[in-house]
Amino acid sequence: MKLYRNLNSFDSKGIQTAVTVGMFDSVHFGHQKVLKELTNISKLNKLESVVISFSNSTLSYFKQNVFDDFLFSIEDKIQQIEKLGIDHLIIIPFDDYVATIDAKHFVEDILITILNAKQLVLGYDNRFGKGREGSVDFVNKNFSTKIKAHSVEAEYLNYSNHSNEIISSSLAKHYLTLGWVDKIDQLLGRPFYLKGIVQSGKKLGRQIGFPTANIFLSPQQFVPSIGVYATKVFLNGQIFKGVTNLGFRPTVDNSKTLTIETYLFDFSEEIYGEEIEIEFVKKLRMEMKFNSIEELKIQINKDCEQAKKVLA
Ligand SMILES: Cc1cc2nc3c(=O)[nH]c(=O)nc-3n(C[C@H](O)[C@H](O)[C@H](O)COP(=O)(O)O)c2cc1C
Ligand SMILES: Nc1ncnc2c1ncn2[C@@H]1O[C@H](COP(=O)(O)OP(=O)(O)O)[C@@H](O)[C@H]1O
Repeated sequence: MKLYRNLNSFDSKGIQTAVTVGMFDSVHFGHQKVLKELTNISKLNKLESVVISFSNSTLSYFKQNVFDDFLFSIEDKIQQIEKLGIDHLIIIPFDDYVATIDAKHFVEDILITILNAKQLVLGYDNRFGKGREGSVDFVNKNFSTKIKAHSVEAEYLNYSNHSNEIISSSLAKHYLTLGWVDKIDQLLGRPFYLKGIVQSGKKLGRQIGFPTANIFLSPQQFVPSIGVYATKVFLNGQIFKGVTNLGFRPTVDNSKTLTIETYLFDFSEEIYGEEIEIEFVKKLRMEMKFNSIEELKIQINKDCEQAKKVLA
């Protein structure tokens, strides 16, 4: 897959393309359906597949002091889109140009002139151009001799009580807010994870028998609800099992900043400065304020037992 950071670096000489446009944060099953349709249409029509996506959210562009609250990093988006066999990925900022170009010029200047697009694939609710004017109908009505546009139906959640629910990044965020990390796989086909560099803390962990690897994230990073989780940790290509506390540690310091700390089972190495990826498997309980460190230790022991069962 070829990656581009601006539209003008795309060279369509000698190629014709099929294109889709979207934010694609989390590349959930709905996004995957659109991207698979794009590769199918590309193959059938001997075209190269192109995805246009954005490095910041529309919300952060339109609203002041609102930051991106993506579920995953841009690097994650690139990896997931590459896995689906897309030929070209263009990631550009959602800026004044993107926000103000009207649908007609989007088709003429971007799709036809820059990308030499012959087919366009859009998700069921996907629009492009100023005021969201650009749609499948708009393209098929005004540009039928140049581009054929296809709409991809929504992907629904496939389990009993929620069968009418459309899969979306907002639904994934809602699940995480409820601590339902064990249900994320049904939306994305993979678990939720957080990645960071292990940094030193107050060194209290090892004194109480539970050294914890701490990572710090940008305040904009979307995180699951506060509490204790059974987790799997990826470190230098190896997988470890553990328990992660995500919270403010009311028993020891009631800190203002969120801490994400993981005790790894059967592990005793120094890993400050190393990158770890924490996969959230199941929420075990809420974070609580204990009357003493002794009580906290007893509870952490119980958490470990429970996590080992969940992760077995
Ligand atoms: C599995 C686990 C559960 C925890 N649960 C709580 C909790 O419910 N309440 C709390 O105040 N701190 C909780 N902690 C945080 C501990 O207070 C913290 O790990 C300890 O103070 C070590 O801090 P340090 O990494 O700065 O040395 C938990 C830690 C772990 C590993
Ligand atoms: N089983 C383990 N789980 C997590 N970290 C461990 C473990 N064994 C050793 N460590 C190391 O110890 C550090 C945590 O010790 P801790 O006393 O909690 O210090 P800190 O307050 O600096 O996090 C980790 O960052 C890691 O380098």
